[in-house]
Amino acid sequence: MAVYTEVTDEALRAFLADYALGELVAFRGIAEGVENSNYALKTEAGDFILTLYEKRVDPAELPYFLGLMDHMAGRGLACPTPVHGRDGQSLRSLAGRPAAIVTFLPGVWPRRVRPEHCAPLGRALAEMHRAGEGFAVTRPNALGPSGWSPLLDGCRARGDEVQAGLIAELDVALAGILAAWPSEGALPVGHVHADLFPDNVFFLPGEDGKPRVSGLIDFYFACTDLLAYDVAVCLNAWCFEPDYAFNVTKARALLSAYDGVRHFSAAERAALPVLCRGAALRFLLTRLYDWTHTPAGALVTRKDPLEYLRKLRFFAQADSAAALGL
Ligand SMILES: Nc1ncnc2c1ncn2[C@@H]1O[C@H](COP(=O)(O)OP(=O)(O)O)[C@@H](O)[C@H]1O
Ligand SMILES: N[C@@H](CCOP(=O)(O)O)C(=O)O
Repeated sequence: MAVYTEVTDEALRAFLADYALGELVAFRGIAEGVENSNYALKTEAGDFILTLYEKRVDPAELPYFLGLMDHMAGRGLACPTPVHGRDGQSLRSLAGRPAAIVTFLPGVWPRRVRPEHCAPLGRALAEMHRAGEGFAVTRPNALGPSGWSPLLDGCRARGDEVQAGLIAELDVALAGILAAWPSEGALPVGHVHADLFPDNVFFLPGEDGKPRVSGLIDFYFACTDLLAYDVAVCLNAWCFEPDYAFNVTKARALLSAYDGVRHFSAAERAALPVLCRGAALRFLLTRLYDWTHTPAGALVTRKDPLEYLRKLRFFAQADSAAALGL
């Protein structure tokens, strides 16, 4: 469910008067997503998405997210483009929440990832990294290495209810990852998506019938971090089978397509295994935190933290770029 804040017709019409989008044609809530309230909006000017930013998004960070999408879309990336009102502003307020309208992207996210999705994904990720070049605003990654110890501490009291011995295992894993994490300046940094899971990548069939990326969405974890960390997130999210077996064919397709647009440096290749462990731990920790802090009966689908324990264990023993398909 992802309509936390209801919008009345009256409030919407008043809000739309600040844009040059013509008359309202249709409006409905979107059930997918977890963070914000999203509405599909149709006006005489076309299709759009209206987002009302909810509690977990810091309003002070919205200019970074909207500015980054503006910058990337301006450089040709298929990502949502913020719509600017008559006064030039894209960030406004509706029903007591910060709100923005962005362009609607066609396409469907893959419910079941096939190897044919992975090369277009790798290319799109590298193109996104290129499209971020020159955007001068920065945002540190709040869910990067410095955020992992406090997150783990927040799970300490109830984490072992999910699996016996889990917290002790994560303490050891975290210490190992932090000790091996690339030092500052060792790897190229840029604007990363940081949550490029299958539900954030839309595909349409190309002329040859094969899937091609039609759009990337949900830039609300984007930040300034190691570019190769984004690749590690994708290896975690796209290259495991439902039985948690790592699919090296998918990984090879993703990595080689990425490298075709933006070359991996030797240091990035060497660091890829620890970046994968870090990315697995990051999603494990946020899921574990939500699992142990979401009140029973809350209208939110909690995601399984142990999926990422299996992935973390895989990456802990696959300790070379070659074992990951690079
Ligand atoms: N620009 C867009 N174009 C088309 N659909 C979109 C767009 N942005 C969001 N959506 C739809 O809204 C859903 C939830 O969006 P998302 O940004 O993932 O929400 P949340 O941040 O709350 O998880 C997506 O799965 C998609 O169906
Ligand atoms: N991808 C994360 C959860 C973030 O949810 P999203 O709906 O905003 O993409 C996970 O799988 O844990």
